[in-house]
Amino acid sequence: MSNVRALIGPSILNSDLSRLYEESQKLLDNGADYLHLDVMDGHFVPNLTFGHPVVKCLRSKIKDAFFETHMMVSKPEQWIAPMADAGVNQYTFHIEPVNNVEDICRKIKEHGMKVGLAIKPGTPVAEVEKYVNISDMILIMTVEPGFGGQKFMEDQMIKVKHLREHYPLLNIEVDGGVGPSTINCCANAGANMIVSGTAVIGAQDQAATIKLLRETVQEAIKKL
Ligand SMILES: O=C(CO)[C@@H](O)[C@H](O)COP(=O)(O)O
Ligand SMILES: [Fe+2]
Repeated sequence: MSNVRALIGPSILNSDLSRLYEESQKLLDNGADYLHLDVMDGHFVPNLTFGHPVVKCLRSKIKDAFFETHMMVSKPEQWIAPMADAGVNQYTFHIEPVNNVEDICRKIKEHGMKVGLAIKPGTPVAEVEKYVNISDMILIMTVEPGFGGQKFMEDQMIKVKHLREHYPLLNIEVDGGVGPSTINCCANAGANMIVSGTAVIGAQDQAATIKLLRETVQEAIKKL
């Protein structure tokens, strides 16, 4: 795992979205490696958040940070061009509603973005494993997508372990219920990209929490 880096990407979902820029900048100032932006369409998941117009406004104020959009949408192909235009760096989409994953991966790359592939807790890891070679990152959801603040599903770690065992250099992200009390589990299983919403946003000391998450993953990477 020598080239796998511990990266912390806070989710701003449960922050005060009327202050999206200030909250995002604060996270970056406190050590976030990237921002995880949760896009929901009210169809793939029973919730709505924001889309490319909001991401574009955020990008106009934050020039440098790496933006990942977590696309919890039924038609990921529909938002590739607008998200690229909005300045997104990585387009992570769920494979469940998609017929031709390869086609969407190709279009994302053609638009100059990295590709992330996400699976829900009920989706077997084999379903996404077949696309490892055409993606930049695999996201193993550790809650049912749709809402922040849910309980971490430890039983999903078997998928992370499987991927880490077979793909030592793969970027593996976990998302949902991850914070200081669950990071050990994720790190020991082999996750290196950590999304954390409520635990970071609500922390008394954001910088210390982000640091703790990163150091826990760094330690695990050394052991693995
Ligand atoms: O994608 C999602 C939820 O669907 C996540 O990004 C969560 O929003 C992370 O928040 P916490 O579970 O850490 O509160
Ligand atoms: Fe997410």
